[in-house]
Amino acid sequence: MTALEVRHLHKRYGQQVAVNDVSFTVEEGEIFGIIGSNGAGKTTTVECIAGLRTPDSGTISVLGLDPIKDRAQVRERLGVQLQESSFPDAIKVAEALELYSSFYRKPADWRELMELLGLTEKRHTRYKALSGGQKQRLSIALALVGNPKVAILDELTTGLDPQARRDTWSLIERVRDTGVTILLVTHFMDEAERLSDRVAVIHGGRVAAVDTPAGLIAQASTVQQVRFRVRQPLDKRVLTELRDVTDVAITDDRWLVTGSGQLLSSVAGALARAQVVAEDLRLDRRNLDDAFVAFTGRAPQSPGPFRKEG
Ligand SMILES: Nc1ncnc2c1ncn2[C@@H]1O[C@H](COP(=O)(O)OP(=O)(O)OP(=O)(O)O)[C@@H](O)[C@H]1O
Repeated sequence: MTALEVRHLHKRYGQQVAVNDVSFTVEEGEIFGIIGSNGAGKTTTVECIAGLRTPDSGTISVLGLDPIKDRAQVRERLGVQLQESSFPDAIKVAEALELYSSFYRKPADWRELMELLGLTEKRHTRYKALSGGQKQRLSIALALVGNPKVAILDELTTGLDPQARRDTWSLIERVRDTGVTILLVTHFMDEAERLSDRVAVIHGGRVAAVDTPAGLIAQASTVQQVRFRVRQPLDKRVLTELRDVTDVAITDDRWLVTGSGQLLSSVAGALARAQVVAEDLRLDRRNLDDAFVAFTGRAPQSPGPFRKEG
């Protein structure tokens, strides 16, 4: 069943077009990633889905409901963790969870959530005294406390150290396993590749591509590269004459062969026929970064400086 449906969404701020004809659907139980550079229109899109902004045109359905017209029903079914959640500094972890759970008719057990998110030890700690990772986990807990069917998580792991990021990813997978559909907004390619069943690449307010991470990588990687080292003489023509090979570059004993099709097996076969022993023979693995560059013409942002988990 379809959990989210966005059709021909348009949104501008004055003269600034933020979202320009965005359409996609998310099936129930999916983790659906939205990736894009700063200013691509990701947050505006999810804010429209959450009913926090009114689209200029287009339609949005959240479990068959309209986020603006059916605001109250959508609120009961949709959990939102938006960028830079801010809470009163003095509120304690348990107080925040109890307070937020009181906003819903059928909330989750907030104590269980606190345990699931690893916050039980910090239940009496004030918000301002939490580490970056703990604040992030609290904001995820608050997005889930209404027992939502669909959760929107925006910039889930920004500012977390590598271990805290991995812990958060496992947590999100556990949440999905409980049946929650997740819309994950990120500009980190490793996060999208690791977590998402499907990903939409948003660029300049438009959807540049939607597919599984592997599908996006395959769409973008018609060009392949094989690397190896050889210590014995090797005539370059052994490789340049192969049908799948378009270029061969040699630096000292390091060879880089560019081509397409069955490049790795073609190169390995040619080397075997020439009775040359290649070391470290490998096909460069393409990843979502490469696909992102291919679809947007821009390099993805790095995770950036992180805060140490306390
Ligand atoms: N409240 C606003 N007023 C005016 N322009 C805005 C507003 N919010 C966003 N924009 C502009 O709309 C465009 C899309 O912004 P949006 O925040 O949706 O992008 P994003 O993909 O979420 O970016 P980021 O990764 O930086 O959060 C940008 O050009 C941005 O400057």
